[in-house]
Amino acid sequence: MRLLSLEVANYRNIAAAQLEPGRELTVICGNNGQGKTNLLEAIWLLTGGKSFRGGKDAELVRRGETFAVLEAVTQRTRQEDQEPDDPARVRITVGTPDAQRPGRYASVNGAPSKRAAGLAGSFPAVVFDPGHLSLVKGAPEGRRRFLDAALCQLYPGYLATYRRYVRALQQKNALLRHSAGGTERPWAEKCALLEVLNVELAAQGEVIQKRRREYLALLGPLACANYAELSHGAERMAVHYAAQFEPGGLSALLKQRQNEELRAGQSLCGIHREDVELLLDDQPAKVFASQGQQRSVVLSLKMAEAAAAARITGEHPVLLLDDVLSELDEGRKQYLLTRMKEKQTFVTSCDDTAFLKTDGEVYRMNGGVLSRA
Ligand SMILES: Nc1ncnc2c1ncn2[C@@H]1O[C@H](COP(=O)(O)OP(=O)(O)OP(=O)(O)O)[C@@H](O)[C@H]1O
Repeated sequence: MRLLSLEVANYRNIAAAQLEPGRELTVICGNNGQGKTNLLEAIWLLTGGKSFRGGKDAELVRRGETFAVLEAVTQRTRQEDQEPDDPARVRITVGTPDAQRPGRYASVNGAPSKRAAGLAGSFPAVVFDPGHLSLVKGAPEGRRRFLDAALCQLYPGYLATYRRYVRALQQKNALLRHSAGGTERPWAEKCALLEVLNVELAAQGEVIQKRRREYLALLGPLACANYAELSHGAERMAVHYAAQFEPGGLSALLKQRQNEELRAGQSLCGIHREDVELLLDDQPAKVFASQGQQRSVVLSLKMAEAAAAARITGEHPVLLLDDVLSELDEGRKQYLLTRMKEKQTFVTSCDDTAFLKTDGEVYRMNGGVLSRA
Protein backbone atom coordinates (compact mmCIF):
# COMPACT_ATOMS: atom_id res chain seq x y z
CA MET A 1 0.00 0.00 0.00
CA ARG A 2 1.23 3.50 -0.72
CA LEU A 3 0.06 7.03 -0.20
CA LEU A 4 1.18 9.06 -3.23
CA SER A 5 -0.09 12.47 -2.15
CA LEU A 6 -2.33 14.14 0.43
CA GLU A 7 -3.99 17.53 0.61
CA VAL A 8 -5.58 18.60 3.87
CA ALA A 9 -7.94 21.53 4.46
CA ASN A 10 -9.39 22.72 7.77
CA TYR A 11 -8.36 19.58 9.62
CA ARG A 12 -7.73 20.28 13.34
CA ASN A 13 -5.10 23.07 13.45
CA ILE A 14 -4.14 22.59 9.78
CA ALA A 15 -5.78 25.24 7.54
CA ALA A 16 -4.19 23.88 4.38
CA ALA A 17 -1.31 21.47 3.80
CA GLN A 18 0.12 19.47 0.96
CA LEU A 19 2.19 16.35 1.49
CA GLU A 20 4.20 14.49 -1.09
CA PRO A 21 5.43 11.46 0.77
CA GLY A 22 8.62 9.56 0.13
CA ARG A 23 8.54 6.04 -1.34
CA GLU A 24 9.69 4.76 2.02
CA LEU A 25 10.28 7.24 4.86
CA THR A 26 8.49 10.54 5.44
CA VAL A 27 9.42 12.49 8.56
CA ILE A 28 7.29 15.23 10.14
CA CYS A 29 9.38 17.22 12.61
CA GLY A 30 8.32 20.05 14.88
CA ASN A 31 7.90 21.22 18.44
CA ASN A 32 5.17 20.03 20.75
CA GLY A 33 1.60 20.89 19.89
CA GLN A 34 2.30 22.01 16.29
CA GLY A 35 0.07 19.53 14.42
CA LYS A 36 2.37 16.57 13.64
CA THR A 37 0.00 13.98 15.13
CA ASN A 38 -2.94 15.76 13.50
CA LEU A 39 -1.40 15.06 10.09
CA LEU A 40 -0.79 11.40 10.98
CA GLU A 41 -4.37 11.15 12.19
CA ALA A 42 -5.57 12.60 8.86
CA ILE A 43 -3.67 9.85 7.00
CA TRP A 44 -5.20 7.23 9.33
CA LEU A 45 -8.71 8.36 8.35
CA LEU A 46 -8.04 6.85 4.91
CA THR A 47 -8.45 3.44 6.60
CA GLY A 48 -12.12 4.30 7.21
CA GLY A 49 -11.53 3.80 10.94
CA LYS A 50 -12.17 6.19 13.79
CA SER A 51 -9.41 8.51 14.98
CA PHE A 52 -6.72 6.49 16.82
CA ARG A 53 -6.86 9.18 19.49
CA GLY A 54 -10.58 8.64 20.00
CA GLY A 55 -11.39 12.10 18.56
CA LYS A 56 -15.04 12.62 17.64
CA ASP A 57 -15.73 13.85 14.11
CA ALA A 58 -16.69 17.35 15.31
CA GLU A 59 -13.30 17.69 17.06
CA LEU A 60 -11.47 16.94 13.81
CA VAL A 61 -12.79 20.05 12.04
CA ARG A 62 -10.72 23.20 12.44
CA ARG A 63 -12.25 25.49 15.07
CA GLY A 64 -14.49 28.08 13.39
CA GLU A 65 -14.97 25.98 10.22
CA THR A 66 -17.86 23.68 9.35
CA PHE A 67 -16.03 20.88 7.56
CA ALA A 68 -12.62 19.45 6.77
CA VAL A 69 -11.51 17.92 3.47
CA LEU A 70 -8.80 15.35 2.81
CA GLU A 71 -7.83 14.57 -0.79
CA ALA A 72 -5.49 11.65 -1.25
CA VAL A 73 -4.05 9.62 -4.07
CA THR A 74 -3.38 6.06 -2.96
CA GLN A 75 -2.06 3.00 -4.72
CA ARG A 76 -2.49 -0.62 -3.76
CA THR A 77 0.07 -3.34 -4.39
CA ARG A 78 -1.98 -6.38 -3.56
CA GLN A 79 0.91 -8.84 -3.93
CA GLU A 80 4.59 -7.97 -3.53
CA ASP A 81 5.48 -9.60 -6.87
CA GLN A 82 2.63 -8.03 -8.87
CA GLU A 83 2.16 -4.69 -10.62
CA PRO A 84 0.40 -2.10 -8.45
CA ASP A 85 -3.26 -1.16 -9.14
CA ASP A 86 -4.02 2.14 -10.85
CA PRO A 87 -3.85 5.04 -8.36
CA ALA A 88 -7.16 5.88 -6.64
CA ARG A 89 -8.35 9.41 -5.79
CA VAL A 90 -9.96 9.42 -2.37
CA ARG A 91 -11.84 12.43 -1.01
CA ILE A 92 -13.00 12.47 2.59
CA THR A 93 -15.13 15.17 4.19
CA VAL A 94 -15.62 15.48 7.91
CA GLY A 95 -18.29 17.73 9.42
CA THR A 96 -21.16 19.41 7.57
CA PRO A 97 -20.29 20.20 3.94
CA ASP A 98 -23.17 21.70 1.91
CA ALA A 99 -26.59 20.41 2.89
CA GLN A 100 -25.30 16.92 3.69
CA ARG A 101 -25.94 15.26 7.01
CA PRO A 102 -23.08 15.78 9.43
CA GLY A 103 -20.55 12.96 9.58
CA ARG A 104 -17.62 11.52 7.74
CA TYR A 105 -18.08 10.72 4.04
CA ALA A 106 -15.76 9.37 1.38
CA SER A 107 -15.79 9.24 -2.36
CA VAL A 108 -13.39 7.23 -4.52
CA ASN A 109 -12.53 8.31 -8.07
CA GLY A 110 -15.39 10.80 -8.15
CA ALA A 111 -18.14 8.28 -7.29
CA PRO A 112 -21.03 9.52 -5.09
CA SER A 113 -19.86 9.83 -1.50
CA LYS A 114 -20.78 7.23 1.10
CA ARG A 115 -20.08 6.81 4.80
CA ALA A 116 -16.28 6.79 5.28
CA ALA A 117 -16.50 3.48 7.19
CA GLY A 118 -17.04 1.93 3.74
CA LEU A 119 -13.32 2.55 3.06
CA ALA A 120 -12.46 -0.27 5.52
CA GLY A 121 -9.88 -2.60 4.05
CA SER A 122 -8.95 -0.31 1.15
CA PHE A 123 -6.00 1.40 2.88
CA PRO A 124 -4.22 -1.09 5.15
CA ALA A 125 -2.26 0.79 7.82
CA VAL A 126 -0.75 0.15 11.24
CA VAL A 127 -0.42 2.99 13.70
CA PHE A 128 1.78 3.40 16.76
CA ASP A 129 0.68 6.14 19.11
CA PRO A 130 2.14 6.71 22.60
CA GLY A 131 -1.33 5.77 23.94
CA HIS A 132 -0.58 2.23 22.75
CA LEU A 133 1.99 1.90 25.55
CA SER A 134 -0.97 0.79 27.66
CA LEU A 135 -0.76 -2.47 25.69
CA VAL A 136 1.94 -3.45 28.19
CA LYS A 137 0.87 -1.75 31.41
CA GLY A 138 -2.88 -1.52 30.92
CA ALA A 139 -5.77 -3.92 31.51
CA PRO A 140 -6.23 -7.16 29.50
CA GLU A 141 -9.07 -5.52 27.59
CA GLY A 142 -6.57 -3.37 25.63
CA ARG A 143 -4.53 -6.43 24.61
CA ARG A 144 -7.68 -8.30 23.54
CA ARG A 145 -8.73 -5.22 21.56
CA PHE A 146 -5.34 -5.19 19.82
CA LEU A 147 -5.87 -8.79 18.65
CA ASP A 148 -9.53 -8.32 17.75
CA ALA A 149 -8.94 -5.08 15.81
CA ALA A 150 -6.21 -6.76 13.74
CA LEU A 151 -8.42 -9.82 13.14
CA CYS A 152 -11.35 -7.62 12.07
CA GLN A 153 -9.12 -6.04 9.40
CA LEU A 154 -7.80 -9.41 8.22
CA TYR A 155 -10.90 -11.62 8.24
CA PRO A 156 -14.19 -10.07 7.08
CA GLY A 157 -16.35 -12.57 9.05
CA TYR A 158 -14.60 -11.96 12.37
CA LEU A 159 -16.49 -8.81 13.30
CA ALA A 160 -19.88 -10.53 12.87
CA THR A 161 -18.77 -13.47 15.05
CA TYR A 162 -17.41 -11.09 17.67
CA ARG A 163 -20.65 -9.07 17.71
CA ARG A 164 -22.73 -12.23 18.17
CA TYR A 165 -20.55 -13.17 21.14
CA VAL A 166 -20.86 -9.71 22.70
CA ARG A 167 -24.64 -9.65 22.23
CA ALA A 168 -25.04 -13.05 23.94
CA LEU A 169 -22.68 -11.97 26.71
CA GLN A 170 -24.67 -8.79 27.38
CA GLN A 171 -27.88 -10.83 27.60
CA LYS A 172 -26.22 -13.33 29.90
CA ASN A 173 -24.88 -10.64 32.22
CA ALA A 174 -28.31 -8.98 32.39
CA LEU A 175 -29.86 -12.34 33.29
CA LEU A 176 -27.18 -13.10 35.88
CA ARG A 177 -27.49 -9.66 37.47
CA HIS A 178 -31.18 -10.23 38.04
CA SER A 179 -30.67 -13.82 39.17
CA ALA A 180 -28.32 -12.72 41.97
CA GLY A 181 -31.19 -11.36 44.09
CA GLY A 182 -34.28 -10.84 41.97
CA THR A 183 -37.19 -13.24 41.83
CA GLU A 184 -38.99 -12.02 38.74
CA ARG A 185 -38.28 -15.21 36.73
CA PRO A 186 -38.63 -18.79 38.02
CA TRP A 187 -35.25 -20.37 38.73
CA ALA A 188 -35.68 -23.22 36.23
CA GLU A 189 -36.55 -20.72 33.49
CA LYS A 190 -33.43 -18.67 34.22
CA CYS A 191 -31.23 -21.77 34.06
CA ALA A 192 -32.81 -22.81 30.76
CA LEU A 193 -32.22 -19.34 29.29
CA LEU A 194 -28.66 -19.37 30.58
CA GLU A 195 -28.03 -22.67 28.85
CA VAL A 196 -29.29 -21.28 25.54
CA LEU A 197 -27.00 -18.25 25.86
CA ASN A 198 -24.08 -20.49 26.83
CA VAL A 199 -24.56 -22.53 23.66
CA GLU A 200 -24.21 -19.33 21.58
CA LEU A 201 -21.23 -18.14 23.66
CA ALA A 202 -19.47 -21.49 23.26
CA ALA A 203 -20.07 -21.56 19.49
CA GLN A 204 -18.80 -18.01 18.84
CA GLY A 205 -16.16 -18.09 21.59
CA GLU A 206 -14.48 -21.18 20.11
CA VAL A 207 -14.21 -19.47 16.70
CA ILE A 208 -12.80 -16.30 18.26
CA GLN A 209 -10.25 -18.13 20.37
CA LYS A 210 -9.14 -20.24 17.39
CA ARG A 211 -8.52 -17.10 15.31
CA ARG A 212 -6.72 -15.37 18.18
CA ARG A 213 -4.48 -18.39 18.77
CA GLU A 214 -3.67 -18.73 15.06
CA TYR A 215 -2.94 -15.02 14.79
CA LEU A 216 -0.68 -15.03 17.87
CA ALA A 217 1.15 -18.10 16.55
CA LEU A 218 2.16 -15.92 13.58
CA LEU A 219 2.49 -12.56 15.35
CA GLY A 220 4.32 -13.76 18.49
CA PRO A 221 7.51 -15.08 16.81
CA LEU A 222 7.63 -12.02 14.50
CA ALA A 223 7.34 -9.68 17.49
CA CYS A 224 9.98 -11.59 19.47
CA ALA A 225 12.38 -11.49 16.50
CA ASN A 226 11.78 -7.74 16.19
CA TYR A 227 12.46 -7.29 19.89
CA ALA A 228 15.70 -9.30 19.70
CA GLU A 229 16.95 -7.06 16.87
CA LEU A 230 15.68 -3.85 18.43
CA SER A 231 17.33 -4.55 21.80
CA HIS A 232 20.44 -6.09 20.18
CA GLY A 233 19.70 -9.22 22.20
CA ALA A 234 19.74 -7.38 25.54
CA GLU A 235 16.48 -9.05 26.65
CA ARG A 236 14.34 -11.88 25.37
CA MET A 237 10.68 -11.20 24.69
CA ALA A 238 7.99 -13.89 24.79
CA VAL A 239 4.28 -13.72 23.95
CA HIS A 240 1.67 -16.23 25.18
CA TYR A 241 -2.08 -16.44 24.88
CA ALA A 242 -3.43 -16.76 28.40
CA ALA A 243 -6.41 -19.01 27.64
CA GLN A 244 -9.12 -20.13 30.02
CA PHE A 245 -9.87 -23.28 28.05
CA GLU A 246 -8.32 -25.65 25.52
CA PRO A 247 -9.84 -25.73 22.02
CA GLY A 248 -13.26 -27.41 22.19
CA GLY A 249 -13.48 -26.92 25.96
CA LEU A 250 -15.58 -23.76 26.35
CA SER A 251 -18.95 -25.48 26.54
CA ALA A 252 -17.77 -27.75 29.39
CA LEU A 253 -16.19 -24.79 31.21
CA LEU A 254 -19.40 -22.76 31.02
CA LYS A 255 -21.40 -25.69 32.43
CA GLN A 256 -18.86 -26.29 35.17
CA ARG A 257 -18.99 -22.68 36.38
CA GLN A 258 -22.70 -22.06 35.91
CA ASN A 259 -23.62 -22.18 39.61
CA GLU A 260 -20.66 -19.98 40.51
CA GLU A 261 -21.78 -17.43 37.91
CA LEU A 262 -25.37 -17.50 39.24
CA ARG A 263 -24.08 -16.77 42.73
CA ALA A 264 -21.69 -14.05 41.54
CA GLY A 265 -24.38 -12.38 39.38
CA GLN A 266 -21.94 -12.02 36.47
CA SER A 267 -20.20 -14.00 33.78
CA LEU A 268 -16.83 -15.36 34.95
CA CYS A 269 -15.43 -17.23 31.98
CA GLY A 270 -15.06 -17.02 28.21
CA ILE A 271 -12.88 -15.31 25.65
CA HIS A 272 -13.71 -11.92 27.21
CA ARG A 273 -11.69 -12.99 30.26
CA GLU A 274 -8.59 -14.12 28.35
CA ASP A 275 -5.36 -12.17 27.96
CA VAL A 276 -2.06 -11.95 26.11
CA GLU A 277 0.97 -12.38 28.35
CA LEU A 278 3.99 -10.28 27.45
CA LEU A 279 7.23 -11.42 29.05
CA LEU A 280 10.77 -10.06 29.10
CA ASP A 281 13.37 -12.58 30.20
CA ASP A 282 10.49 -14.71 31.57
CA GLN A 283 9.19 -11.87 33.78
CA PRO A 284 5.86 -10.09 33.16
CA ALA A 285 6.67 -6.93 31.19
CA LYS A 286 3.69 -5.27 32.89
CA VAL A 287 5.50 -5.36 36.23
CA PHE A 288 9.18 -5.23 35.37
CA ALA A 289 9.69 -3.43 32.04
CA SER A 290 11.28 0.04 32.02
CA GLN A 291 9.77 2.86 29.92
CA GLY A 292 12.14 2.17 27.02
CA GLN A 293 11.53 -1.58 27.27
CA GLN A 294 7.74 -1.09 27.26
CA ARG A 295 8.05 1.09 24.19
CA SER A 296 10.27 -1.55 22.55
CA VAL A 297 7.69 -4.29 23.29
CA VAL A 298 4.84 -2.26 21.79
CA LEU A 299 6.89 -1.29 18.74
CA SER A 300 7.90 -4.92 18.21
CA LEU A 301 4.22 -5.91 18.35
CA LYS A 302 3.20 -3.14 15.97
CA MET A 303 5.88 -3.96 13.39
CA ALA A 304 4.87 -7.60 13.72
CA GLU A 305 1.24 -6.60 13.13
CA ALA A 306 2.28 -5.06 9.80
CA ALA A 307 4.44 -8.06 8.84
CA ALA A 308 1.66 -10.52 9.80
CA ALA A 309 -0.85 -8.59 7.68
CA ALA A 310 1.61 -8.70 4.77
CA ARG A 311 1.97 -12.48 5.15
CA ILE A 312 -1.79 -13.05 5.34
CA THR A 313 -2.96 -10.63 2.64
CA GLY A 314 0.16 -10.25 0.48
CA GLU A 315 0.05 -6.45 0.93
CA HIS A 316 2.27 -4.50 3.32
CA PRO A 317 0.36 -1.85 5.32
CA VAL A 318 1.54 1.75 5.60
CA LEU A 319 3.20 2.41 8.97
CA LEU A 320 2.24 5.53 10.97
CA LEU A 321 4.57 6.06 13.90
CA ASP A 322 3.86 8.91 16.27
CA ASP A 323 6.69 10.09 18.50
CA VAL A 324 8.33 6.73 18.24
CA LEU A 325 11.97 7.44 19.02
CA SER A 326 11.74 9.11 22.43
CA GLU A 327 12.99 7.08 25.40
CA LEU A 328 14.95 4.76 23.11
CA ASP A 329 18.73 4.43 23.27
CA GLU A 330 20.90 5.11 20.22
CA GLY A 331 21.11 1.45 19.16
CA ARG A 332 17.33 1.04 19.23
CA LYS A 333 16.83 4.31 17.36
CA GLN A 334 19.23 3.25 14.59
CA TYR A 335 17.53 -0.13 14.21
CA LEU A 336 14.12 1.53 13.90
CA LEU A 337 15.42 4.03 11.36
CA THR A 338 16.65 1.13 9.23
CA ARG A 339 13.29 -0.65 9.51
CA MET A 340 11.44 2.54 8.61
CA LYS A 341 13.16 2.58 5.23
CA GLU A 342 11.84 -0.85 4.23
CA LYS A 343 8.18 0.09 3.58
CA GLN A 344 6.25 3.32 3.37
CA THR A 345 6.46 4.82 6.84
CA PHE A 346 5.36 8.16 8.29
CA VAL A 347 7.05 9.21 11.48
CA THR A 348 6.71 12.27 13.70
CA SER A 349 9.43 13.59 15.96
CA CYS A 350 10.25 16.64 18.05
CA ASP A 351 13.93 16.03 17.42
CA ASP A 352 15.04 16.12 13.80
CA THR A 353 18.71 15.31 14.46
CA ALA A 354 18.07 11.56 14.07
CA PHE A 355 16.63 12.21 10.62
CA LEU A 356 19.06 14.81 9.25
CA LYS A 357 20.96 12.31 7.16
CA THR A 358 17.92 10.33 6.09
CA ASP A 359 17.20 9.75 2.44
CA GLY A 360 13.47 10.15 3.10
CA GLU A 361 11.28 13.25 2.75
CA VAL A 362 11.57 15.54 5.76
CA TYR A 363 8.82 18.06 6.57
CA ARG A 364 8.49 20.59 9.36
CA MET A 365 5.17 21.35 11.06
CA ASN A 366 4.84 24.72 12.73
CA GLY A 367 1.50 25.99 14.04
CA GLY A 368 -0.38 23.79 11.56
CA VAL A 369 1.76 24.98 8.63
CA LEU A 370 3.63 22.22 6.82
CA SER A 371 6.82 22.99 4.91
CA ARG A 372 9.76 21.05 3.58
CA ALA A 373 12.67 21.01 6.04
N1 LIG B 1 -10.31 21.16 15.94
C1 LIG B 1 -9.19 21.86 16.14
N2 LIG B 1 -9.09 23.13 15.66
C2 LIG B 1 -7.96 23.86 15.83
N3 LIG B 1 -6.88 23.39 16.50
C3 LIG B 1 -6.93 22.14 17.00
C4 LIG B 1 -8.08 21.32 16.85
N4 LIG B 1 -7.85 20.13 17.44
C5 LIG B 1 -6.59 20.20 17.96
N5 LIG B 1 -6.04 21.40 17.70
C6 LIG B 1 -4.71 21.89 18.07
O1 LIG B 1 -3.72 21.01 17.54
C7 LIG B 1 -2.58 21.07 18.39
C8 LIG B 1 -2.09 19.70 18.71
O2 LIG B 1 -1.57 19.15 17.58
P1 LIG B 1 -0.86 17.71 17.63
O3 LIG B 1 -1.52 16.82 18.62
O4 LIG B 1 -0.78 17.25 16.23
O5 LIG B 1 0.55 18.12 18.19
P2 LIG B 1 1.98 17.44 17.96
O6 LIG B 1 2.75 18.31 17.01
O7 LIG B 1 1.83 16.02 17.60
O8 LIG B 1 2.57 17.61 19.40
P3 LIG B 1 3.39 16.65 20.40
O9 LIG B 1 4.78 16.61 19.88
O10 LIG B 1 3.28 17.37 21.68
O11 LIG B 1 2.70 15.32 20.38
C9 LIG B 1 -3.00 21.75 19.67
O12 LIG B 1 -2.41 23.03 19.69
C10 LIG B 1 -4.50 21.83 19.57
O13 LIG B 1 -5.04 22.96 20.19
